[in-house]
Amino acid sequence: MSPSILLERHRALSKLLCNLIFTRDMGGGPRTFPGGVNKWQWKRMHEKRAREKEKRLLEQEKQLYQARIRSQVRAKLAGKPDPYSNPDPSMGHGPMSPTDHIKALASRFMKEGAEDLWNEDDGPLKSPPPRGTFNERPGFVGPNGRRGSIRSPIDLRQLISEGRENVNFTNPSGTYENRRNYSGQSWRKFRRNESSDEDDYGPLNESPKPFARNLAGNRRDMNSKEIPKISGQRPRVSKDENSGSDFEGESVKYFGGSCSRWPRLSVGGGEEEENEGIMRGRGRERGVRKVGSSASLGKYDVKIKKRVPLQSLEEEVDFPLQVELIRHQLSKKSLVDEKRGEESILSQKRFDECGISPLTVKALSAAGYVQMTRVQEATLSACLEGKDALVKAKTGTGKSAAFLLPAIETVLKASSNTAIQRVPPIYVLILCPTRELASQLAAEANAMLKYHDGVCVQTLVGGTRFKDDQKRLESDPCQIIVATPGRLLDHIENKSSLSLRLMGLKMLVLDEADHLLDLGFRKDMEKIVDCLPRQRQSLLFSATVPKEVRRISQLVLKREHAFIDTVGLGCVETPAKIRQSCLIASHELHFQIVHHLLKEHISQTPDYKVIVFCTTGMVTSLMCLLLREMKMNVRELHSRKPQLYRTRISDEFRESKRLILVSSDVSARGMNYPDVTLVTQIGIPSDREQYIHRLGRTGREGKEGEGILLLAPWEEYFLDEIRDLPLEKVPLPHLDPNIKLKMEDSLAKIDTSVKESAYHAWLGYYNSIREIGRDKTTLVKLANQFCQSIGLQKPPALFRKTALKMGLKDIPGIRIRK
Ligand SMILES: Nc1ncnc2c1ncn2[C@@H]1O[C@H](COP(=O)(O)OP(=O)(O)OP(=O)(O)O)[C@@H](O)[C@H]1O
Repeated sequence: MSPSILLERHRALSKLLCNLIFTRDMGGGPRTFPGGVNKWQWKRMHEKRAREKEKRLLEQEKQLYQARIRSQVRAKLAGKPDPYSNPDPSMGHGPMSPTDHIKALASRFMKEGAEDLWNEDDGPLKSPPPRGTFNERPGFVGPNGRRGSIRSPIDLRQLISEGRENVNFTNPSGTYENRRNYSGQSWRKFRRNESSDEDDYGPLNESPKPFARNLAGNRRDMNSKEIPKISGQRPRVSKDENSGSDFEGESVKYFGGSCSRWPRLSVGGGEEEENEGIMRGRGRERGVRKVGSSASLGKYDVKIKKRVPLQSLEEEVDFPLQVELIRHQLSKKSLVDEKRGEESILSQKRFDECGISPLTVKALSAAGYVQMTRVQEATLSACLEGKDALVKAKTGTGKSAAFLLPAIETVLKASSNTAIQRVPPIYVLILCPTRELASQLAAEANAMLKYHDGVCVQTLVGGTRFKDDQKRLESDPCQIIVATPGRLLDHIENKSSLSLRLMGLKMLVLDEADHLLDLGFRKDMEKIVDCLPRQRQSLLFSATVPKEVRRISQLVLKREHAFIDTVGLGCVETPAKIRQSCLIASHELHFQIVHHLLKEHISQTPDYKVIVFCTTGMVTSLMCLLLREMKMNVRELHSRKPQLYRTRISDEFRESKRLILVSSDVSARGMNYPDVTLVTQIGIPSDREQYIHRLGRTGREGKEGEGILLLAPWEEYFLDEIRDLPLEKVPLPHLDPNIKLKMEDSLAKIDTSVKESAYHAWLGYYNSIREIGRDKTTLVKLANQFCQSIGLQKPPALFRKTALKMGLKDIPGIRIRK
């Protein structure tokens, strides 16, 4: 789809969204909104969000387009035939024609497991029944008091409670497969719910595959807790397999048979808007119908059969209420499922059964790994077959080994196929967002390579001397590189010998893939990917895979990749054994509360190990100094510290007990510090994903853990973003007045420059989060509250240039340096 159509569609949507909000407000809706904003601020916030989303989508499209053009130019320079006029499908990762590109996107949307890419109002695929058509069910009285029964929509709750019990998932050979095992009764019920008009609902005269699959994709089974979905491999199902219907038709019909049975009711383009809609009954707005999702894809996203106009359904059923009820039931059920079955992250399968090198198995045993974890079992066969994959699995479930093992196999295979070279090619490149994580992954890979002579791993990360990297690469040639994007790009752009060695690359892995494909890293990632051979395997791993990332993942992945989701759509994304709570208190109480929580935790947990996450490096520094003044055993870790120090502290924390690590987000993702007992997050995390990753530093490997989120009252809106997580709001503890005095004394001892830097950093951080929905004046007022809470009399001045950059120059309350 061309960017202009996309733009237009989003404009229309945002306008519609704003109108709806406005209309509802005029109709006597609530006067206050989350975060205490009034309706005008709320409306403005939504307009802004819609605009930003529009911009983001356009940017993504643009980048994809540019990537295509670059590939075309490269192909031309290399004297190859024009890839656009004659794309070679066998190339897989090669340049695509615009049509193929859109087709690829469309197929992603239509596949099983793509349900999360759809919007709430992608209602059932069904021609609308003629108004007032009643079926034969006697005694039915519609909500409007009408007798008879209008052709009823599916009873979704019934599907959840009955349909699921009749779907078995077994795993006889390491690959998960849905065994369709419908009992006659429930299948009849299912059919009854479809009403007699099967045509309207898709493939009812076929086997009930789509339904079973959809359940598999959405929820856990009773017996097997984490059911992975390997959606990329599923054959598309058409209503009539023999009809030879074209690609688009097949996909659409498949959706009609499964996912579309979930009524979706929002008018907003994005997830947040959808949620808002349901919360406030906006789904009941009249006359709103959208055919196709906001991420529509030209004609490939046009449903062959029109969806039921919401109007006709809503008259009979209170859909928002139903959806809320279903969501509630699902979250309750998945919680129960998780509690019952997630005691262990391990599966039944052993490493010696999965076809990896015996020497690796030996090293794994030496490290104490005998059985695979569920994610390892679910992914290993696909990865060993050489498929591209996008893998989502909860934090602390063994994703690292899940990609390191195939990586090692790739090197072994490639090495055995080529003659021994003094400087071998880089066969595997692993990218991750932080230096500490790179070291951790390299260490884990080294442990697995213990008995493989001649296979080496090296790290390339910032904070070390570039020349040292080069020397190391020459003196100790390796086949696997673990790198952060910035430093790798330095090597590539400096045309070091590494670029040449990367030409032999067989496998690319992105750990914390969603973060690496986020805007912060996107440009670097694009440049890197552009320099890698197209004939390679790519694996993307993360505990969180938001919609945008799934869309953009094809910058790296082949079209026919597998999406393996061991969490399951609609299931809680955080480990079941982490107790999560939230406290709301004004800024001036935050330090006292943190101190109180830590003291309490220490008194109850002899072998405590705590991470306190702060919003920025400078705030981290201030928090650490203050806690140290309060005689607590703390260490600090953030990007403003030199790399040697960071490595030392990270290693120390990994080995130790009875220690508190005050950290910025450098420790948020991937870091495997064993047995962390408590994670505290002060202030809002940058987004929902970051909350999940930070929290995931505790409760790893299926162990117990605790997470506390401390927010100021105006930050409470963030709870809405994580409202599907089992977070309990708890009352404020009783604070000791003596501690308050001690705290003030301690604060007074801290250097003013540290506090000033903390204020600046705080302002920069919140100014960069769009979702806070505060105008600049309010933001500055809030910053000044924070300023007082850290013991500064007046807000420190900003450089004029900084204030300008931040858009704060003429805002009342901002002081400019003379
Ligand atoms: N097969 C296994 N048997 C026993 N322990 C394992 C196995 N695989 C991984 N582990 C352990 O599980 C822990 C978590 O692993 P890992 O760090 O790979 O998790 P992750 O899923 O990558 O987490 P995150 O999402 O935070 O990055 C580690 O301590 C690791 O040693």
